[in-house]
Amino acid sequence: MDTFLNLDIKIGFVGLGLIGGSIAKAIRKVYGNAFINAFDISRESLEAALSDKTVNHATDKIDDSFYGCDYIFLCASVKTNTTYLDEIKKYLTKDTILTDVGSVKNNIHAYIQKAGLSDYFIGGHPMAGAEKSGYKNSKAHLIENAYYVISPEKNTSHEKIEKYSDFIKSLGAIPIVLDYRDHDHITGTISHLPHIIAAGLVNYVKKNDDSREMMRTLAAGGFKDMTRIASSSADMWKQICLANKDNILNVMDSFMDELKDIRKIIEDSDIIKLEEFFSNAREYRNSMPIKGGAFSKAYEIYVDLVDQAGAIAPIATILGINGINIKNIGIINNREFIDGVLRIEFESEKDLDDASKLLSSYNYKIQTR
Ligand SMILES: NC(=O)C1=CN([C@@H]2O[C@H](COP(=O)(O)OP(=O)(O)OC[C@H]3O[C@@H](n4cnc5c(N)ncnc54)[C@H](O)[C@@H]3O)[C@@H](O)[C@H]2O)C=CC1
Ligand SMILES: O=C(O)C(=O)Cc1ccc(O)cc1
Repeated sequence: MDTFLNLDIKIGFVGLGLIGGSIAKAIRKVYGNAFINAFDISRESLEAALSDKTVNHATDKIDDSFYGCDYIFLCASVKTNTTYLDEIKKYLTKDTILTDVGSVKNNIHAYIQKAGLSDYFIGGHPMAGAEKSGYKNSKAHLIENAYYVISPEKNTSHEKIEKYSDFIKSLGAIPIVLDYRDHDHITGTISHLPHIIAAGLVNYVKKNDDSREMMRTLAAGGFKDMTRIASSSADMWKQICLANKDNILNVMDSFMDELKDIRKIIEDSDIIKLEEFFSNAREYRNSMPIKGGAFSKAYEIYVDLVDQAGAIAPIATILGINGINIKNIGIINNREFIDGVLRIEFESEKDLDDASKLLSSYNYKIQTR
C-alpha cells in the first residue's frame, strides 16, 4: 500500500465523499503521479481535495476534463450515479473502465444496459465503510484489506476483469467477482437488513421510552454495538432500500419468520431450543474473522487497567517510544467487558499486532474482539 508507483494513469470521480474520497486518497498514495479529476456538487469537498493534493483538477459539472480516463468511479448515491451515465458517455474511450461503488448493483446494471455502456462498465462495491459521510471523513486506508465486490456485465472480457481486479488489489483491497444479482441478495441479507434493524431498534426505543428517558440513559454496550450503523446517512439508506426493494422485502419476511420462531421457543419455555438458539449464534459469530475482511476496520484493543488514575501515561509512552501511533484512546465507562477498560485504536493491522505483543510483554492484559 505504501509503494509509490509512478505510472501515468488518469482517474475520474463523480462524487467525492466518504467512499470516493477514500478511493482517491488510496490511489494518490499508491500511484503518486496519477492525474485525478473530480466532480462533486460540494465546492467545500472539492477545495479540500485540491488543497490536500488528492485531486489535480476539480469541476462542478461533467465536462471535457473527463475525456480519456483509464477509470471513472461513480461515487455518489446509488440513484444519483445512474443519472450521469448519458452525460459521461461521450467522454469514454476504448480502454476506459467505467465503474461505481454503489451498495446496490441491479439498478446501475439495468441503466448501463439501457444506455449501451456494457462494454465499458464493471460494477464495484467496497465492503468497507462507516456511519459517517463526506470527504472530510475519507481516509486512504478505508478499503485496505476489505473485500471489494466486482460485478462484470455478461460480456465483459476476462482481460478487463483481470485488469480491474489487479487495480483494486494494488489499492490494498481484496477483489471478489460476483454476479450483480447474487451481490444484491447477499448484501440485502448482511448489510441492508442489519441497517434497517438497527434504525428500527433505535426508533423503537425512542417511541417506548418515557419522560425520564431511562432507556436512553441505560442503553449499554450491546445496544450501542448493535446500533452504531443507525447513525448512517438517511439519504443514502433511503436510496439503497428503494433500489434493492425486492431482495430486502424477501429477506425481511424471512427474518420476521425467524423472530416468530424464537418468540414461540420463549413462549414454550423450550430450554433446549433456547440454548441451541444462542449457542448456534455464538459459535457462528465467533467463527467470523476478528480482523480484516468486511466491515471490521477498527484496529482496536482493550487493555485491563486496575487503577485508572495515571495508568494511561505509561502505556502511551511504551507505544510512543516504539514508534506506534495511537489513533484514538479512551476509557470505557460502562464496563461492557468484565476486564479491559482502556480502548486503544490504531491506524493499521500491523500497529495493532505490534502493540498487542509489546504491551503483553509488559504484562498488560490485552483483549481484542
Ligand atoms: N458509506 C458507506 O459506508 C458505503 C457507501 N457505499 C456507496 O458509496 C456511495 C457513496 O456513499 P458515501 O461516500 O458514503 O456518501 P457521501 O455522502 O459521503 O458522498 C457522496 C458524495 O456525492 C456528492 N453528491 C451528492 N449529490 C451529487 C450530485 N447530484 N452530483 C455529484 N455529486 C453529488 C456529495 O456532495 C458527496 O460528496 C453510495 O452509492 C453508497 O451506496 C459503498 C460502500 C460503503
Ligand atoms: O459502517 C459499517 O459497518 C457499514 O456497514 C458500512 C457500509 C455501508 C454500506 C455499504 O454498502 C458497505 C458498508
